[in-house]
Amino acid sequence: MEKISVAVRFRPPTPTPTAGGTSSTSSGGGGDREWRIEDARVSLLHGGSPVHGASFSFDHVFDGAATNARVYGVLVRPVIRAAVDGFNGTVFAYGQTSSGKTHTMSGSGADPGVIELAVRDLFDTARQAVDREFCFKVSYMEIYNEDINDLLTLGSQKLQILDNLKHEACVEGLREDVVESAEQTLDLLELGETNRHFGQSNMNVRSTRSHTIFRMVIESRAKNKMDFGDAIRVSVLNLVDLAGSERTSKTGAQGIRLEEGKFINKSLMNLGIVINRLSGNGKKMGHIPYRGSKLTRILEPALGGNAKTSIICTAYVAPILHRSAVPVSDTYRRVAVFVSAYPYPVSVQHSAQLPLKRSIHIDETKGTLQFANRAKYVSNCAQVNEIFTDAVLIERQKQEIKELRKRLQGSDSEAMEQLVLNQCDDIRKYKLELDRLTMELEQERKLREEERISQETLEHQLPGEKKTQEDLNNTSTSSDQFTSSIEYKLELDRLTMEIEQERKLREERILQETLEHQLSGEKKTLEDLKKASTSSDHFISSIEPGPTEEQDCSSVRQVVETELELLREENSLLVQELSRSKEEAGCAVAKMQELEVRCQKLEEDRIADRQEAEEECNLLREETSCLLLELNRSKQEAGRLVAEKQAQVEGALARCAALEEELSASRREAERLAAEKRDLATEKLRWSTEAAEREVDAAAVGWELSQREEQLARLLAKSKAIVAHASCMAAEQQAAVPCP
Ligand SMILES: Nc1ncnc2c1ncn2[C@@H]1O[C@H](COP(=O)(O)OP(=O)(O)OP(=O)(O)O)[C@@H](O)[C@H]1O
Repeated sequence: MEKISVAVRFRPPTPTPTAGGTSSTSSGGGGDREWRIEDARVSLLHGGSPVHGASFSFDHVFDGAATNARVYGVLVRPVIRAAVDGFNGTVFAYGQTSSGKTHTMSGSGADPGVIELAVRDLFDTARQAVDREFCFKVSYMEIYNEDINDLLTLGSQKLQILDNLKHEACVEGLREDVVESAEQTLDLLELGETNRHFGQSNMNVRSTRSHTIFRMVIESRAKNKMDFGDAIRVSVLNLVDLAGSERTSKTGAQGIRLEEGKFINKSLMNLGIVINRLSGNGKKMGHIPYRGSKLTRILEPALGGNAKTSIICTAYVAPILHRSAVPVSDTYRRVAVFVSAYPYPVSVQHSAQLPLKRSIHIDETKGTLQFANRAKYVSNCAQVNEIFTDAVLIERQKQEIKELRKRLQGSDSEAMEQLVLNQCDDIRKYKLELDRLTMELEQERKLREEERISQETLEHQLPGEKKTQEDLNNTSTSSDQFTSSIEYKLELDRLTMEIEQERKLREERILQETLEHQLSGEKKTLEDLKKASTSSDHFISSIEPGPTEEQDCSSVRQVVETELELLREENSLLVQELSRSKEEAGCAVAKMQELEVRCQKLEEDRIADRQEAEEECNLLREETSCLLLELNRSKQEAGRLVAEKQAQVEGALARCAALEEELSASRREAERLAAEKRDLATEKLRWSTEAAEREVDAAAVGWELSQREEQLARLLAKSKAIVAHASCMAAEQQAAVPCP
């Protein structure tokens, strides 16, 4: 999800004509409300202090000095680059009438607009993507009085919106031209411009009366199909110039302009509602009225859908240029709305025709800023649009299933299982160790018990020995003494044997205790025991028959006492050892329990993970089956469409054949008529030749006639002259005859 990028652009002040006919920049004096721009924040001040609820921050704020190229670079370029990568993109300009939307989108010769810059950038970027091949299509439409007109085809009006298979709005019958260069695209743009609806209002001499959408469809595929499968990326780029919101009181619209204004305001209001709902506005989204107007229906993907969108909100304020009394801070520039002293912005050449009204644009600017402020909270979810062939789809699904299998049985769970197995091994080892220690303890306990018993036996024997010694001291050398001395020796031999046994037992125990983890205390015990054994050896060697029996007795007593002492020490050491072993055993048990708990937890985690993965797998399986169903449905739909198209084609072919027949009949008729015509022409020619000949004849006859007439006239004149001459002669003759 990513937010829509929103920027506000303030247009510069318009030069207004002075009384002398020259132009000057008007001051914004007279009002006490003004806008302050501080970095990317715009705030309304009243009497110098900020107005509550009228402070807004945006991604970018452009002042009057910003060029279209700058606006393009900051706000539009990322959308264009993304469109080349397969993301849908939409850029639109929104704002009150005459605030500079068309200037931003279409620009001028000196400052090309966003559309031209985008077209050039699009082709440049595509050229740089050497590993892909591109196809660009262009269409250009306008929404005028809620009717959709194709700006590239004259007379193609009132087009209908239809839902395609993906339930996206598409305009039926809209001309879409494939273009190969920026120049070709811009030529089409220019063609469309000439068909746009413009009108004059008090606010703008060339006010756009419709919303226009310049659309480019960008299709691309990898040149090397092995790289990305044969998926085709198709993205749609909409560059939209909206008509401006307007107040009749300000625009002075009447008649047709008034009607247009109503449609414009209605569709902009619906756009505002859609943006408001999408922005959350502190409430749950609810129904989004995309179908409330054709504009929102066409722009649906750009508003909370699958597209990257940038909105340029144009506003109408003028910096205070002539108010020297107002200090201009270093950190911010102050701008004022067109206040009462500022006339409507009319271009100089048209100013004479338009009335110079006064107005305040605070409310309109505030409305635009509020719209922009809401729009910045709208989130879109743009993704690369790829079209896959069936083979690619199946391949991708196979890979997905493989990945899922991997996730189920693959490295992660293997590692986890290994860990669990290791820990189980550890536990088993600890258990064995514990058993061994318990056995050792048991043996130790038994040994102690035996030692205790032998000690007790020795202690019992000691008073008897003492008594014997006393008796030996008190009695003189006699045969009885000799006998008892032999008995004593025998007793000593028995004791020596016992001690020897004891030593061997201890040695065995020491051998058992030489485990790797035995502590230094145990070693010490071992040494002590070794010492004891050495003493026993001494003892054994010392109880060899000596020079005198008395000496023997005392030495035996000493040795026994030392031995007893050693045994006592050893006993206490062994008791200590026992308690330490118990402690160790306790620790081992605690550790084992802890490990068991960990192991159990890991096992639970593993089971949960497995369940989760299985659930995910099931979901994906369901999704896959849904997709397959969808695919089947699409195939059926495609089949139906193909059949329909085939039927249409057949119908068209039949019509074509009929038409061809008609055409050949017409041709024959035409030929017959032509032959007739030719005959008639020949006849006519013949007649005309005859007529000409007759005319020539007639002319000759006429000429002859006139010749004859002339001749006749001459003869007549001659005869008249003769008659006259004759009558003269007769008169003369009469006169010559004398009167009677
Ligand atoms: N940033 C700017 N720099 C220079 N001139 C500008 C700028 N913005 C607007 N103008 C000028 O202001 C006038 C009105 O601008 P424009 O026609 O673009 O407004 P509009 O918002 O499209 O209005 P309408 O909604 O009525 O069509 C134009 O003459 C335009 O050249």
